Amino acid sequence: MNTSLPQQVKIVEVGPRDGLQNEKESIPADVKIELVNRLTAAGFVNIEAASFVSPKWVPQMATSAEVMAGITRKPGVVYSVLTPNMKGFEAALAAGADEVVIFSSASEAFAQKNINCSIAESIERFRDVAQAAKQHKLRLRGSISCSFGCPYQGEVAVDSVSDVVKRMRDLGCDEIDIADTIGVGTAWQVQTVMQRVAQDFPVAALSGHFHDTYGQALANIYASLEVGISIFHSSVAGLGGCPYAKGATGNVSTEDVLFLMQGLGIHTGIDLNAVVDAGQFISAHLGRKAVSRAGNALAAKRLG
Ligand SMILES: CC(C)(COP(=O)([O-])OP(=O)([O-])OC[C@H]1O[C@@H](n2cnc3c(N)ncnc32)[C@H](O)[C@@H]1OP(=O)([O-])[O-])[C@@H](O)C(=O)NCCC(=O)NCCSC(=O)C[C@@](C)(O)CC(=O)[O-]
Repeated sequence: MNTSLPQQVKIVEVGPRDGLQNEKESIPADVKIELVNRLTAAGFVNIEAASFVSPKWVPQMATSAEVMAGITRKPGVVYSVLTPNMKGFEAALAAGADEVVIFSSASEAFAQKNINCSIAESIERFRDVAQAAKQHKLRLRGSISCSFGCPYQGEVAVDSVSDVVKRMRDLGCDEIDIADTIGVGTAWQVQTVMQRVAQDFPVAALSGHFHDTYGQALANIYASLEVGISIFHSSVAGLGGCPYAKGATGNVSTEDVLFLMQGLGIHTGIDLNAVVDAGQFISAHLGRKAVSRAGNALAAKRLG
């Protein structure tokens, strides 16, 4: 293995939330529950399971309380949920979430479309959520959309990403996600942004959240590894797309990321075969093929 890369990474499985939130047909809670249970059994320690946002904005996440109540919890696994405001936080608390995620953007235009307020207003709104999370000893994660480009304003300055990182740091975030919402980032840009924000926040607690719209996600993950990032988000079967970023496709597929890590000799603690099964399960439910090269290749290989 390349000893200059991290020897172990944390993979945050976001399929049940980021992956499914954009599906048009309502997915029964029991299917979502089985998906989370399969992912738990596959060995993930971090699963983004649900989202307590306005059901008027994201109808697919309306069953989040039912999902959280129905999953079989494994001790040590962190089940996280999105919380855009105190209403979301209270629901998250009642649901027994281990980690709450506040989410803003490095692009003003995207913040308005996604959460109906400016970046500065979102930070003010998150102040109470952050305080409540600390009070209840829940982990607090911050997510920054459009860190590499925005569907509404185009280019996003690295200063804007750095500015939101600092504001989220000051709110007390334990971890901060640098998200490529529309998958436009490329490897050199990713290294530039990651190196810059590593001056604002500990690199060990920064994550790369890459969508694969332009086929750059694995290259961007490798580029991030080279600059010391060791937390990555991915979605089983490559599920996903953001309801407020038209044309954005899914997150990088978990199966592809695990295959890459396996090849690099980087430890994840996750059973790739079990993830392939989970990917085939949810894809069968959705009535389409998984958007995962490695997942589909491994499933086909099994059939002989
Ligand atoms: C932030 C708001 C609520 C502002 O929405 P708003 O309309 O400005 O807020 P409001 O306070 O006026 O509330 C409107 C209605 O929603 C209700 N409401 C208000 N809050 C909640 C809540 N927490 N849970 C349930 N209901 C809620 C509230 O009670 C009210 O109901 P009404 O009185 O009209 O019946 C809205 O814009 C929203 O929910 N946005 C979320 C959009 C979203 O979930 N987007 C996708 C997730 S982000 C993402 O995918 C990116 C990420 C994280 O993956 C990283 C990346 O790749 O970029």
